[in-house]
Amino acid sequence: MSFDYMDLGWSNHFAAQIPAPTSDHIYRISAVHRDRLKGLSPAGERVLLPRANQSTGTFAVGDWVAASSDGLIDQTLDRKTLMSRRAAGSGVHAQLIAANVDVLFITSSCNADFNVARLERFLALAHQAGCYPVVVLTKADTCDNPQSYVRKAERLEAFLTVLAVNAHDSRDISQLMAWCPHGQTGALVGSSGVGKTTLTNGLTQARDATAGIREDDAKGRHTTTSRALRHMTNGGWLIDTPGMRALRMLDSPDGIDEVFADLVELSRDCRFSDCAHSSEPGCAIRGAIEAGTLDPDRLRRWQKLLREDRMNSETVAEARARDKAFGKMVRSVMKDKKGRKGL
Ligand SMILES: Nc1nc2c(ncn2[C@@H]2O[C@H](COP(=O)(O)OP(=O)(O)OP(=O)(O)O)[C@@H](O)[C@H]2O)c(=O)[nH]1
Ligand SMILES: [Zn+2]
Repeated sequence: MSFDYMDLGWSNHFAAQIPAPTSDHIYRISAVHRDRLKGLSPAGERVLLPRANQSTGTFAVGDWVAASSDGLIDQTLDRKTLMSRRAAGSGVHAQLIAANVDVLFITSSCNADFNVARLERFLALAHQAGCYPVVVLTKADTCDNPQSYVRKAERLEAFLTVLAVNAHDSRDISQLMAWCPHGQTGALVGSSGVGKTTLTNGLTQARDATAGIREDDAKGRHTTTSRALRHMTNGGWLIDTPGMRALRMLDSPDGIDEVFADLVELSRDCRFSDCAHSSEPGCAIRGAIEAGTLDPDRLRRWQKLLREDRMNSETVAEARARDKAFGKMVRSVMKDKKGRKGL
């Protein structure tokens, strides 16, 4: 299959940085591994390597990079959007997940998984990253009244796009695909079991989205690696990395404020600028709750999300500071050693 740059998602945003891309110079990152990356250009896919002073962790699937003829990356083009998260498990580091995603499909189902707080969390992530959110409510075929879920989701934000689908139905898949047309890039988020794999299979016509591509590694062995940038049947792209599946809030206060814009607006009328909206006099938010115009649960969800974001961000910032101090210590020990060896 051959692509040109527009097929790969090239747009004015990137052309303003590199006016005339050539296929042996400009690549779109299709996979990030521990020690190397893969890049796509109209000439095909090739291995790319970071420069000695860079780690592969500074790149994300979907990035546009300029590389030398031997595949060493010289430059990452300014991103349109960027999704990062706090690393999984007990990780305290920020991790880049996906770059230049145009549309984030926020997936939930029309059943017990439907959870307003979770949708708000993903909406905040989409806004923070700069992606257009589309809420996809799966398993509409198993539900008596999917429209009631659609209405609940639509209430979360003005003009929010919400679709109720059966992930096994090709017509519903086409409806979804229309939101991520040719040359655009999408990604799916949502809890386990809501239908992300089923949707990915439908969008990419892959037999199994988790099946990797077989390829030879450097020693000639067959290895199976999963390709993270997948082509959709309409010419769009879908970023599917394991990292997308476990996003945790990080440095997203602006995204949260966008989802809760009504509360941010209201809190401007609180008497104290640092009002915690608990028992302060002249609190506009409390006033709205008492007047019955604001759901107290929405205030709780806003505050919980802000707390979660702050905690993750602080943990990551502390770890960064510790790493910096540790790096300094290592460098000074090495210098000391070299000095003693007379190097
Ligand atoms: N009836 C119906 N079943 C669905 C729909 N979407 C997903 N399923 C089923 O729900 C189950 C879970 O779907 P998956 O696609 O594996 O969910 P997932 O989000 O990828 O789950 P993880 O891999 O755990 O993250 C499968 O048995 C699907 O066939 C739908 O719209 N309608
Ligand atoms: Zn207040």
